Amino acid sequence: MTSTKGLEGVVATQSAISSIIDDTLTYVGYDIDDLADHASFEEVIYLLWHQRLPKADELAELKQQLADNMAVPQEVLNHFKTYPIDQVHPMTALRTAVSMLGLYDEKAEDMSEEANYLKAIQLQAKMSTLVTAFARVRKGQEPIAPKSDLSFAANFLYMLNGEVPEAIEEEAFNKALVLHADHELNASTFTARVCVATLSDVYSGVVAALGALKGPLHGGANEQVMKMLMEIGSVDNVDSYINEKLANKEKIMGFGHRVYRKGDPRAKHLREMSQKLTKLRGEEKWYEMSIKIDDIVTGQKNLPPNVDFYSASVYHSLNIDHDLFTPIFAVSRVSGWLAHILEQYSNNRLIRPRAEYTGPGMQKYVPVNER
Ligand SMILES: CC(=O)SCCNC(=O)CCNC(=O)[C@H](O)C(C)(C)COP(=O)(O)OP(=O)(O)OC[C@H]1O[C@@H](n2cnc3c(N)ncnc32)[C@H](O)[C@@H]1OP(=O)(O)O
Ligand SMILES: O=C([O-])CC(=O)C(=O)O
Repeated sequence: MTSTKGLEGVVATQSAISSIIDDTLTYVGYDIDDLADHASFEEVIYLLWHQRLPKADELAELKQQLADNMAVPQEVLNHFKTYPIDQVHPMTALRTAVSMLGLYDEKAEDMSEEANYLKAIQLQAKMSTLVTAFARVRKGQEPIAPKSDLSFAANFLYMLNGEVPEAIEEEAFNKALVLHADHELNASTFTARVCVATLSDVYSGVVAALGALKGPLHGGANEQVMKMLMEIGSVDNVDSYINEKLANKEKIMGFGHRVYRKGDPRAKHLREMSQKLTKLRGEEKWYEMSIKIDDIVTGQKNLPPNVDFYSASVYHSLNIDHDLFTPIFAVSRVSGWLAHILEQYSNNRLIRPRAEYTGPGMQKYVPVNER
């Protein structure tokens, strides 16, 4: 038996949800560029869950279902107030809160297709409420109830800031949600599938996925990118900072990818938004620094930016706290996790690979007082 480190190149499942072929990303056969330019996030949710775009009445129904299910149990909101706020990362809070949602769902253990679809709607709807409520509670503010006439994207920003966003902010946030929704068998989606392939419940699958997304080699990179931009501080410092990191063989967050070789097709949309939004805010330096970092890392290492790189300056320009960047990724990616969880249940087999053993050969047990 021989192993492949990090399962690189291993095809571990079949899926009809999204594909990456020759650096082109599609959701159910629709090019990500087409969806980023035209689709609402709600349409993408429907597309991922049903493997087709919704008709107008189906889209209206999904929007209504999401609006009807955004409220979270008061017990979960009260629980936030008991967290050691100063030290809790919002991803940890979100992971705990999603697990808690399972406590209050009387159908949590019902594994019927109908109950699992209902759980998907509930989780998709409530994730925004959890992230925005936690963000407010930790600042001593009350959570804000969603407005049923707003889009998913606008509602998130409204529940976070208490103000209905401007059209350009809503458009940018919707695009970010569309771009992050699914990505074939990335680490968190694989984790979700491994978890539910034991026939564990939907909440367990999403909690497991949240744990995997949190790491800085995956979804956690977007927060690290902003940390790096803040550390660098100005365009003039980019050269020395990045060259020193590269010379020390340190990784530059937001660059590189296991699957893409020529580049992540999502990055250009985020770069464009970063340019627009930083200009709108009069804070072009974040974009200018990002472009310069991109030039150096792509030029010297042939490592193009991934989805996490320009999303950092986009979210910063939307006035979002930096440690909420990864939870926002989760608000979008839960749509993909749920699609994969439902697909796994529909054609399940336990996922149980093998390990190539590298420990000592056969040994004889020695009693403790003789060792
Ligand atoms: C949504 C997402 O999850 S997108 C990815 C988000 N993560 C990041 O942005 C973190 C930074 N990037 C990375 O750590 C990696 O590129 C990953 C994790 C995305 C992909 O990792 P892998 O496919 O396992 O590549 P691996 O880490 O083995 O890197 C291969 C080589 O490229 C180098 N490399 C890869 N990424 C980077 C980077 N961001 N900065 C500098 N060097 C890098 C490695 O040091 C390694 O060099 P070596 O062969 O000389 O040792
Ligand atoms: O696919 C991956 O390995 C990581 C990624 O870009 C994503 O999850 O969006």
